Amino acid sequence: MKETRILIVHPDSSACMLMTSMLQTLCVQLEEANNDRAAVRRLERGEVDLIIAGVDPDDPDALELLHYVKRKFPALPVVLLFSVGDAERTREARQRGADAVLRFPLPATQLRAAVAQVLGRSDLAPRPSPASSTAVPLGHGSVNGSGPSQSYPRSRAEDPSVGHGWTVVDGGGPPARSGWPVPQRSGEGAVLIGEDESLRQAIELAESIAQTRAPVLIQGEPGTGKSLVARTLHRQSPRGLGPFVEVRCLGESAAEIERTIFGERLMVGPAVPGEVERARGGTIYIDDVAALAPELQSKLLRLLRDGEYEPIGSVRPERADVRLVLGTREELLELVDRGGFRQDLYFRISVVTLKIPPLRHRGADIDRLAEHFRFRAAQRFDRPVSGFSPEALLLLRRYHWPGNVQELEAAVERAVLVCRGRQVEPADLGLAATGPGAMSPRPAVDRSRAAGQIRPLKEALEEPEKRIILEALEALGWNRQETARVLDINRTTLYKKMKKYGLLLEEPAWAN
Ligand SMILES: Nc1ncnc2c1ncn2[C@@H]1O[C@H](COP(=O)(O)OP(=O)(O)OP(=O)(O)O)[C@@H](O)[C@H]1O
Repeated sequence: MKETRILIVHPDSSACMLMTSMLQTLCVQLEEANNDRAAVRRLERGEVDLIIAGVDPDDPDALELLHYVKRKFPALPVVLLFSVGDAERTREARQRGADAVLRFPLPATQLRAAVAQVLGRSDLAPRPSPASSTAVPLGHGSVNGSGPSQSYPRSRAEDPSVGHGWTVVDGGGPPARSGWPVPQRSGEGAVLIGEDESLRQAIELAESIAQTRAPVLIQGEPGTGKSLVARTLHRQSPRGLGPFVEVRCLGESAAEIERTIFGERLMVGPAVPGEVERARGGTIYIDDVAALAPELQSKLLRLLRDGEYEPIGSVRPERADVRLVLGTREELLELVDRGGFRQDLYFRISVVTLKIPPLRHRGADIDRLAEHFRFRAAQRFDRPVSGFSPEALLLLRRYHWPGNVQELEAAVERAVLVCRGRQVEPADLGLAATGPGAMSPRPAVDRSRAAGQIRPLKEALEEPEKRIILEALEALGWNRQETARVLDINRTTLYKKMKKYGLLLEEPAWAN
């Protein structure tokens, strides 16, 4: 069957880009036009199956393109995206034949659902493995290879954890159901599995800013998958074909970290390139950023602000061409309060913060991940282990997982290796919790600690507000007037909120 072609029309190229990234996972070909005239020229060449046009309903010519299409190509469906709600204009657009009228910006899932509905294609599948696809960018391997070495199921169709539920697949597997495209990398792959709501929200946020150069902070306990998220974010970005370099700061001396990140140009001896140099054109992921010494925090701030740095021993600044992704297991804001982390640096890196939930809060994801790791290990070690006994599953669900996904992965791999039957039993898992009292729900909760982790409602509610503002700003090319209009607030309110959330970057080094 011929591939469906969708023409996206919007005067703002970043909005076009945003829509393209939202629809990239579908089995469709996407083209963009920045004005009605370009759209008409494209339509006259034929073979367009759907138009998605972003319009300002206040513009007197807003429905001109719709009018033209419905006159010349009556069967061609049109989805209109209004920048502001306007009931009367919506009615008029429907009367003139618009197949759907939505508000823009909107969640990727909603846009994809509308496309499938308007095309009458509930079968509209996410893009298959890009081995057979040309439209999806292909990622390159990690430069440093420091990430966990992984082998993946030969046949994903058989991996029971993959293919149902919300699954981001990266590295050649079944189609992803999230908004992220599915790049294929030969020899290496990484699968990000999860349906948990908070994880999904973090990934959706990542998805919405993947196309930009905005720095991203990934926060989560050890082993929650921060590095995997960083890698996936990189591959979905326009830099996905460039290198991905990972630097870990914990346990290293300040001098060693500085040399690793920024390199060395001493008077004698050969120059040693730093990871910023090696990541040129790609992404550098600096994990445990809280461990950076104050002087390195200043150097990082300069890199973010001016895009410049000086290798050790050099006084000549060098230009960097990297996207920065930072990882932390600590609450950086608390560190800022305690004077352990620069506030200005915090504000710069926390504009987009992805919070990765601990495994013990992810409910059924534990089963999915366990199944995935079991399947993978059974294939890798050629062991006939086909599942978990009900008792083993119960233990997996009840265990506290202080080491998160990393611990689960190791426990399941071990179990597959030592298991004598076809099913993993509790004892195979080697968890500390297999002793007396193993099945007790969870380690006693330290109430004062738990209370300390619960955030005040006002603060918790600020997070989605910041996200909505950021998404709107990104979608509208950081045009404050437009953004205020789309969000239906006045410019002063928008300004105040941007200030409050650290979104007022004078000259953002990363702005597109
Ligand atoms: N959602 C997930 N789906 C599949 N595998 C995952 C997921 N999250 C983490 N993993 C796997 O768990 C292991 C640990 O993940 P990762 O190294 O990304 O965690 P991390 O948070 O960066 O750890 P650390 O804090 O130690 O740096 C990796 O092998 C990774 O592939």
